[in-house]
Amino acid sequence: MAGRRALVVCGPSGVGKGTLIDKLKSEFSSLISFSVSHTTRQPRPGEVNGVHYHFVEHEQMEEEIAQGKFLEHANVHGNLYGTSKSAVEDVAKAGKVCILDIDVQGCRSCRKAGLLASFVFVVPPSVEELERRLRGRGTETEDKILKRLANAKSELEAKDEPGLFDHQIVNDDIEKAYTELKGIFLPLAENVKSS
Ligand SMILES: Nc1ncnc2c1ncn2[C@@H]1O[C@H](COP(=O)(O)OP(=O)(O)OP(=O)(O)O)[C@@H](O)[C@H]1O
Repeated sequence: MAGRRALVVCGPSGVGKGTLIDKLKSEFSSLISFSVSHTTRQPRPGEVNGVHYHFVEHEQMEEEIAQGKFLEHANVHGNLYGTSKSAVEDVAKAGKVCILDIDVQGCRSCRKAGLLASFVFVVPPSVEELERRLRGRGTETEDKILKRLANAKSELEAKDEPGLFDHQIVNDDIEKAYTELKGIFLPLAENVKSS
């Protein structure tokens, strides 16, 4: 679609977003990048301002949010995190497609902010399969698995929300899902090249 230069990937935890994005990265490494988020938390040792995050003061970030400079933001345990419009724009200026792996709330916010992107929702073949994948990954405690599954149910309800997602990809067979994602990604790469 004309003007779209970013790719938003959404879907419940464990559905395979990271796996699909990694496949895009390995096939199109020179055409893809990620935006640098802002945060008001303190940098950890080794974290570089402008690389890992844009580290900013709370007051400054609140002001910029109020000025509409952010596509989305969240308050996590008292610290603000967010994606600025300019951080996403910087990626397009560097000639690459910006990939945003964000939750449903973030998608709503990006839509409202008018982000020019293709919004993709990755759907699990079933909730049972989602649970199998989450358990199979072995990265979460039982507590977290249950929380993610509960979240998944409400996230799945959002996939048909009018005007929110442009595409739904069922991640049953990974190669098939990846082919669909590639079909959405390639026109965006063309748009970045010609802008
Ligand atoms: N089509 C598929 N068939 C079977 N297993 C898959 C498929 N796609 C991904 N997986 C596996 O499911 C697990 C979850 O995938 P992944 O970590 O990519 O999910 P995610 O959506 O990025 O999750 P999170 O939002 O928690 O980061 C991984 O172990 C991955 O290898």
